[in-house]
Parts: sequence; structure tokens; C-alpha cells
Amino acid sequence: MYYLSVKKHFEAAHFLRGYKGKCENLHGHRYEVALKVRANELDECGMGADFKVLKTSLGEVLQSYDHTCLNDLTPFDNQNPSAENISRDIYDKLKPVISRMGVELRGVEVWESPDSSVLYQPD
Ligand SMILES: Nc1nc2c(c(=O)[nH]1)N=C([C@H](O)[C@H](O)COP(=O)(O)OP(=O)(O)OP(=O)(O)O)CN2
Ligand SMILES: [Zn+2]
Repeated sequence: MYYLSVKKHFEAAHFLRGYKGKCENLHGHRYEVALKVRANELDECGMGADFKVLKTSLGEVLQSYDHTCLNDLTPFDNQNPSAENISRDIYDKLKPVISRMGVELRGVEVWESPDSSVLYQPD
């Protein structure tokens, strides 16, 4: 089994509704996002999946968040743009795209800062 990972980032503002503390105020993050993929076999180039193709797919999803206020976007107009909800939203959008490549999406990790992240990995 081969476990591949690629990382990209986006910049966005958000605020957490109902949060008691500074994060209830509008503020920004440089979000780092990693997608984790499992490949059972290698192609003729010795790759489970091309990093370049994986990064393009991740970038296409992250583009819709970049330089926005996340709270203005669906589904974050209805649920808080926490790292938990962001990682699940990215996972749900990427799942069918990654499946078509013949590999399995195993998880999405979102860092709000260098020391805080959430890994979304459905059972
Ligand atoms: N489980 C989660 N906890 C928190 C989230 C989250 O998405 N999931 N988000 C926040 C806020 O977005 C906040 O901006 C980050 O909080 P925090 O790490 O406390 O803030 P700093 O980066 O400024 O770190 P300091 O250690 O306070 O300097 C909060 N919690
Ligand atoms: Zn925040």
C-alpha cells in the first residue's frame, strides 16, 4: 500500500458564531491543506498518482475559498467555518474527483496555524 500526500494553501477570513473569545471577531488565517490518498498499485512511471494532478485537483477546490470571508460561502453561511467543517467540506468535494483517478481519498488535514490542525478521515 502507498500513502501519498500533497499540500496547498489559501488565505481567508472567518469568524466563529457563538464562540466565547477572540475568534468570534472577524480575523484571517493562512490555511494549509493536505490531502491523503491511498494507492494499491503503481503505474508504469512508478507512481501511485501524479502529485501534480493531485495538487491541481486540490487547488481547484481551494480556489473557491481563497481571499473570501468563509462565512459568506455555502455551507459556512449555515455552519461555522471551523477547521473541522472546512476539512469535511473539502473532503466531500474531492472524494469523487480522486476516485476517478483510481486511488482512494483517505483524509483531508487543515491547519489554521502551524500548531493547530484537524484531520478529517471518515471510517
Ligand atoms: N477545534 C477547533 N478549535 C478552534 C478552532 C477550530 O477551527 N477548531 N478555531 C479557532 C479560531 O479560528 C482561532 O482563530 C484559532 O484559535 P487559536 O489557536 O486559539 O488562536 P491563535 O492562532 O491566535 O493562537 P494563540 O495560541 O492564541 O496565539 C479556535 N479554536
Ligand atoms: Zn480563526
